[in-house]
Amino acid sequence: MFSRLTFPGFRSAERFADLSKFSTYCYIRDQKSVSFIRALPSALNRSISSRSIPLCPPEALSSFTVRKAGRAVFGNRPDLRTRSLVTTSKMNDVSVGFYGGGMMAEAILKGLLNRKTIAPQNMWVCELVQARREELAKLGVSVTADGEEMLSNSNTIFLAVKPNIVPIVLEDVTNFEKQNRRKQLLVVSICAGVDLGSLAAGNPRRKCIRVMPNQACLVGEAASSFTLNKKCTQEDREVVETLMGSCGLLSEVPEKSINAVTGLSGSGPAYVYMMMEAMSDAGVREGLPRAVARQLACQTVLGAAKMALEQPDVHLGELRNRVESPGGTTIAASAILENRGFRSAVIEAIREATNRAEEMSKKE
Ligand SMILES: NC(=O)C1=CN([C@@H]2O[C@H](COP(=O)(O)OP(=O)(O)OC[C@H]3O[C@@H](n4cnc5c(N)ncnc54)[C@H](O)[C@@H]3O)[C@@H](O)[C@H]2O)C=CC1
Ligand SMILES: O=C(O)[C@@H]1CCC=N1
Repeated sequence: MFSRLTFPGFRSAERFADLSKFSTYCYIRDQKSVSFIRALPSALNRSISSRSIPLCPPEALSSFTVRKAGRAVFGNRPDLRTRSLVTTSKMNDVSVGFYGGGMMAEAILKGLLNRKTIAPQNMWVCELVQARREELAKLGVSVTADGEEMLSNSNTIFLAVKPNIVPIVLEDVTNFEKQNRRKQLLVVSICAGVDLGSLAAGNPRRKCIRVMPNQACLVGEAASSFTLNKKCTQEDREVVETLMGSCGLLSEVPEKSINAVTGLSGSGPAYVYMMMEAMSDAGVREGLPRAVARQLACQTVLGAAKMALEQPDVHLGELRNRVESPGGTTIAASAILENRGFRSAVIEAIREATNRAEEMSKKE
């Protein structure tokens, strides 16, 4: 039992215990490392049993603090999920602005609104296309075609334009910073292949964060990673953790890994849709009604993903083997997939997407 564990931000350990009833996991970290605790009934007794802390040496515990998180998870157990404990009071001071009101901006906005992480009156979108502005205004957020208006009303600026537009909007940001020297913006880019160095163009003191989310922000099930530049503070990290944690799972990675994240999970929904489309077509070919085939394909992916996430210690190959009965139907199908190079096609596809993100970083 480790009663010295501290709970900043919670009025008392009991309060934490109360909140933890709603949570499967929360995470703890100190300055050097990140780990998890499982919010099990042991936490309800003001103390936490060592068995519920698989990744953390007991002697390090007294310096750990329980942190408040949205749905964020960190460290080497990105498979573990948290549900909302509390939002930080810091978030009351955060006003979010978006350059670009396209698909990804909408997905993130809806993720934030669904979780009530930021009130709609504290969100602004700068979008050039009027029809998109009208669509987003229905969410209750403020819309404008004027970058300066959005910048004046926000302190955390998401770049959600296509990568080739980034230099254009950064010029606006630089001009705004020159005219408003006392206001320091936090710039959060979700743009593929735009590195931290480019994000600081025009102002080497700019605080920049690179996030690679995916479209599942829309349903709070994104798989995202982020990296910070050296100007960012711990508070900035907490802001991005809270914002993007509201949209799904989140992990911090070094910048050199962001292009791989782009290739794997940023683009990933497209590969999975392709798989589901093929499964659905196959069902139709075998005589199933299309609606039934579609639902079976989608739910199969959802169920398999859920089982894999809930059993992080079981190798994915082992999970597959459990479906493959000896001499049965599945192994007959798996043999065809192996023969046609299914796995190597996926591996090469993700390499190609990663290379493309790297190319975009260098040339565009
Ligand atoms: N689509 C996806 O699944 C993912 C996209 N991303 C990144 O997100 C970024 C945005 O992608 P999408 O939302 O898919 O693109 P999108 O084309 O749907 O949205 C971009 C929006 O920016 C607007 N825009 C263009 N110039 C502008 C300007 N100067 N000021 C304000 N608005 C302007 C456009 O009118 C458009 O509505 C890209 O950089 C992409 O790399 C990242 C992860 C996943
Ligand atoms: O295809 C793209 O470039 C963007 C980035 C990740 C997903 N879509």
